[in-house]
Amino acid sequence: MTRAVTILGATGSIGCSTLDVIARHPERYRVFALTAATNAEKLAVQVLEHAPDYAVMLNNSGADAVRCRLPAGHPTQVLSGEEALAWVAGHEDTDIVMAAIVGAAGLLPSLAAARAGKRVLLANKEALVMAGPLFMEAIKQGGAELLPIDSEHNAIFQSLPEHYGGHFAPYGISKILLTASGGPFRGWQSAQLEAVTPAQAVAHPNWSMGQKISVDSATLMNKGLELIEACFLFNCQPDQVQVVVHPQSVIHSLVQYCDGSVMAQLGQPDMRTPIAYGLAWPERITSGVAPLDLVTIGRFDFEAADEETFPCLALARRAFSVGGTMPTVLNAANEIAVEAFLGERIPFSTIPTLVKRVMDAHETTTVKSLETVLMADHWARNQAILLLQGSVNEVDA
Ligand SMILES: NC(=O)C1=CN([C@@H]2O[C@H](COP(=O)(O)OP(=O)(O)OC[C@H]3O[C@@H](n4cnc5c(N)ncnc54)[C@H](OP(=O)(O)O)[C@@H]3O)[C@@H](O)[C@H]2O)C=CC1
Ligand SMILES: CC(=O)[C@@H](O)[C@H](O)COP(=O)(O)O
Ligand SMILES: [Mn+2]
Repeated sequence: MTRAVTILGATGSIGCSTLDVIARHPERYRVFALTAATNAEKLAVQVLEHAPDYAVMLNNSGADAVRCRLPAGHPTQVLSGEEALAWVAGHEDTDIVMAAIVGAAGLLPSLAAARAGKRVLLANKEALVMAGPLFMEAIKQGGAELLPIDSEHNAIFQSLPEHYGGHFAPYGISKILLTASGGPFRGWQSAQLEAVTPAQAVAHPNWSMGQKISVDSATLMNKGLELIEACFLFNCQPDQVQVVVHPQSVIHSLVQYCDGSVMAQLGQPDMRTPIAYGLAWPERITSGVAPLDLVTIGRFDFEAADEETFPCLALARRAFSVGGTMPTVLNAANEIAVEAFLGERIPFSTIPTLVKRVMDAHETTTVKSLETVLMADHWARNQAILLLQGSVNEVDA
């Protein structure tokens, strides 16, 4: 049976990789909907190639820009707006939703897919970080299937027992080993980070990814977000997750058991592997990724993360431990900080400082509803912007 796939964030790095895998298996998958924010040109090319039922842009002018690139009578309906994003994600004619919008903007459509009981392929880690308990509850209540796409979490999923029920002890699990590349500035000292440029920060040593996640990898905030993501996905605590720097990015993460066994998933640093896994699970399909040649790779290295030089990892651990609205605040402040760094308005080293200042100012509340999360997100963004409107020195004080 052909399964209908919606790709939220189709024009991004994960979106394009997903379309690449789908195109290899026309007998299994067809594209139901493709969405984007601003890149009408790319979305139109994708629409012409994959002929989805729907294409959705964030606003009207974007939708018009897509429409005028399509020939008269083209069957794809072009919609716009946040409601339309959520509508296609929860549509009865879609079976699988790839959640690959970057940042908090992905929360509402991802939640719509969860509530509607879809197979949710979750790349958009920020949605889980900002609203973990709500998101996991929506998956449960909606009867959805949640498949982690983030490479580490996909590796952990593959290395856990088949019927893992959310508790370590019954399965003899001791801990999760979450691997990190260390990013482009691995081994650098704080003073060297002062003058780094956005171009240097987005040049990830192993992965080709969007700008925001690339900066997160450089600050180690990506590993902090992933630590929180692991705690929500696998129902564990931060002290059960050890971050291990592995510069080759070939071992995508591991699970350690009480008998001394360690299970791992290895592969080329290419997101088409976890994407193919999520699409086909529990079956396996080809992904276009070349086989691993261990002799060519030659060696695997490991080291501890430098949490002093890269304080974002500790900030994320603190946010999860405080709980409530604090992970929402961590995520929102980080999004503002990364945007400011990419726009060359703050130096790289101000990213963790700004996130910490916003967290320090936050009075945590229990997350009772989506509204609580959205209010905390809004508060943190405003707070970060206010701090940025003062001088950078004030942020750094
Ligand atoms: N890239 C990777 O290898 C990995 C990514 N992830 C996660 O997957 C997600 C996507 O990452 P990546 O593909 O790299 O990001 P990209 O920046 O490459 O793509 C982001 C996508 O989201 C769309 N988008 C941006 N803002 C909005 C918005 N406000 N509303 C609706 N759509 C929006 C963009 O549209 P447009 O192009 O029109 O701007 C684009 O399609 C992130 O959460 C990231 O952390 C996780 C693991 C690996
Ligand atoms: C591909 C992927 O999953 C990214 O999250 C990647 O892991 C980033 O690498 P580091 O954050 O380990 O540098
Ligand atoms: Mn990852």
